[in-house]
Amino acid sequence: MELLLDLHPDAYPLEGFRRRQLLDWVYGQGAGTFDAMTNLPAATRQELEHTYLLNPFRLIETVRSADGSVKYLFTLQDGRQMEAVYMPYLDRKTICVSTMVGCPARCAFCATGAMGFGRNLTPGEIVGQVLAVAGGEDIAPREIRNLVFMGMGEAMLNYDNTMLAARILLHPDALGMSKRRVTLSTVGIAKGIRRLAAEDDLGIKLAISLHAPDEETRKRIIPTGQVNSIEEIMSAAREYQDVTGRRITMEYTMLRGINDHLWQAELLAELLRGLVSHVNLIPMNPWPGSDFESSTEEQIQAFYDLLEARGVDVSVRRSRGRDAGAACGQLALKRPNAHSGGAA
Ligand SMILES: C[S@@+](CC[C@H](N)C(=O)[O-])C[C@H]1O[C@@H](n2cnc3c(N)ncnc32)[C@H](O)[C@@H]1O
Ligand code: SF4
Repeated sequence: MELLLDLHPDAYPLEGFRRRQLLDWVYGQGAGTFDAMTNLPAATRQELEHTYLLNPFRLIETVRSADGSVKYLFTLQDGRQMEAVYMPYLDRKTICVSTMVGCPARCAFCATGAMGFGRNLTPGEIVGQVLAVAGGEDIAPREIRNLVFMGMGEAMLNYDNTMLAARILLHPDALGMSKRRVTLSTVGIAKGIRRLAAEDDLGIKLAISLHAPDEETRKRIIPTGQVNSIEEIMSAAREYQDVTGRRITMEYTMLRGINDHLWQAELLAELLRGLVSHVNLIPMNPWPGSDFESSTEEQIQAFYDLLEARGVDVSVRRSRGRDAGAACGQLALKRPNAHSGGAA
């Protein structure tokens, strides 16, 4: 059965005010069933029920972190599992969504990479994470204003589905998110960066997970052949900036003794010269079985200081949700060491 959420809002099956009513039930109210859509005629509801699937997920578990992050674990229609993370701090209600089950990029420091690749998520399975999390938190889906494609998977390797999902997220009749509050993070797929630059009307923000300024180190931690060389990534990033004029975030996960040497900070500053960027240093989040550990606080500070002294715009990202296995790169953990909030 077709998933209703896979449709672009302009392609919804009803017309005129009935279409808007349906869209409002789905994205405004977060209705879980067609039956709940009481202002639609009963026959219409029945027809929708027979033609479309509304909710692609079964919620298996929510795990709440001491800092307020909540990890949602879902089972999909085909029995596969994936996760989304809700971060409701202050007035910035943010969701981190997955674009794949697992990931083919296999970054050595990422728990999702260690799972291997399951499959791409459909546009509706990506957008549906916002609706499911909003339902779980008892808020309206449109109250979630910030979204990052930073959960499981590499969005640029599931490009078309991710782009349709982004268009649904931004569409005023659907979730109506602001393009400035949606960020796509990529491990470095130059072709995808160029394609995104060409989707000028979309205007979402770009983050690149660089993690190393030298090819040898980067290959060691990101071994897959699907990812481009630093030179190719930087050339695509510069083209992206020329076309869009937008600042790019560079993510740099700090791995002890691997990419945290000061000569690498020096090289990174050089690499970024002329690019309007912001570097986010991310202490590595631990997971069982990982061969890596985070750089020490002192080393992160020294790396930060050097970048700052070279005029690089830099910050250290304090990870949220670590104790729930919900922080960056921890998704895939089935039984993290935190109390479970139970399943719906
Ligand atoms: C999980 S990835 C998903 C998005 C995309 N695939 C990417 O790599 O940018 C989101 C961010 O988490 C970072 N990350 C992965 N594993 C991590 C870990 N164990 N600790 C801290 N950050 C990690 C990635 O490098 C990336 O910047
Ligand atoms: S860091 Fe991103 S690209 Fe690398 S394995 Fe994890 S999800 Fe995939």
